[in-house]
Amino acid sequence: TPIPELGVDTPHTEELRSLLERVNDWGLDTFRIEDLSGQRPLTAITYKIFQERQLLNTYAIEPHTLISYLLTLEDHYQQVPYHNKAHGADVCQSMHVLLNASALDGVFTELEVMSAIFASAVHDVDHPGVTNQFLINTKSDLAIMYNDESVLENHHLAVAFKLLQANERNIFAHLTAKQIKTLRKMVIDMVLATDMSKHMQLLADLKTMVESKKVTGNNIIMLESYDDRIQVLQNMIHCADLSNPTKPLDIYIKWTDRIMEEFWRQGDKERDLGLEVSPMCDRRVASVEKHQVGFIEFIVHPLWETWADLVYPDASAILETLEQNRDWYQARLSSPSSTPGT
Ligand SMILES: O[C@@H](CN1CCOCC1)Cn1nccc1-c1ccc(OC(F)F)c(OC2CCCC2)c1
Ligand SMILES: [Zn+2]
Repeated sequence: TPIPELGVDTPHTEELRSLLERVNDWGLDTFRIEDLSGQRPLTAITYKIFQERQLLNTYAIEPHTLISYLLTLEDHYQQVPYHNKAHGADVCQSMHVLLNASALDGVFTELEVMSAIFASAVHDVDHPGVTNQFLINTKSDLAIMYNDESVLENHHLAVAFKLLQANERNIFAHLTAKQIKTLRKMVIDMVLATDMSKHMQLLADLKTMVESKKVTGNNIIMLESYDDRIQVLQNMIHCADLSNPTKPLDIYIKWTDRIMEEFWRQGDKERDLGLEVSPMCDRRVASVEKHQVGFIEFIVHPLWETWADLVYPDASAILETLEQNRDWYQARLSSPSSTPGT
């Protein structure tokens, strides 16, 4: 069967093609791509990025094989409000843009780039829409399987690599054993770094790297060791994962609506189970704006401010949008219009 031009079957080929032309831009509307691609945002975006970066040619990847892997991967993202295939597509596209920072020009090898794109596409596959803590508290099979340590992140990796075992989906069939070994280690290191419990350590190490930043003549970052290289890629996927507040406001608000619904459904489950309802998960105590301001102040802005230092001046416009979005939520906090009944 012939492969459709954009990898997905859709009557909106023209419009989808022109939207995908903007795959290198920050703020690409993943929701619009979801609608135009026949609910296949992850396949459409990842296929476009692999083509854009010539990865099919470089690694002799059969288009059929890539599409088959991506469609199956996408089908293994659960239909939960936030951690679904649209989030996977969004983080993959955000990672693709971050990799293009001019301060990182020529820094990463083709294999490292493919590892980063693959890691971001798979990073939340089969996410059940509840937190690690919930899985641990409810003594879930996953928590038992992974001994309470990065439970979700270990599961996402296991599912992603399991799907590669079918010949018709093995996109890495023509890589050498050494290349596969390197790719597998880097993908594992990147996806494990998306565990929020690693955030403080990751940020502390990034700050240390920024303080001792070494650049070439034309301001390109020099990364000698594997540890330095993977540390930058780990922070990059972490930034991509926490990029919602840095996007155009209308897109950011849609992600907020989705994460809150997912958190509130977890709270509903906790209430039904007689467990204590987790912070921010009680739909009856909604303070969405307050929590977003806190999320930006304590987690998102410190991370993005440090990233913007590392790749200065490449992420300056992104940091600007983040600060504008924070001010917008802050303003809604103080003004009476945000309090019910006014
Ligand atoms: O849960 C977050 C980390 N926690 C750590 C403990 O303190 C509270 C925040 C990060 N995380 N992890 C997975 C998804 C998300 C996550 C992603 C987009 C979020 O908001 C918006 F951008 F869409 C988001 O917002 C929550 C609800 C209000 C504040 C945080 C969360
Ligand atoms: Zn994620």
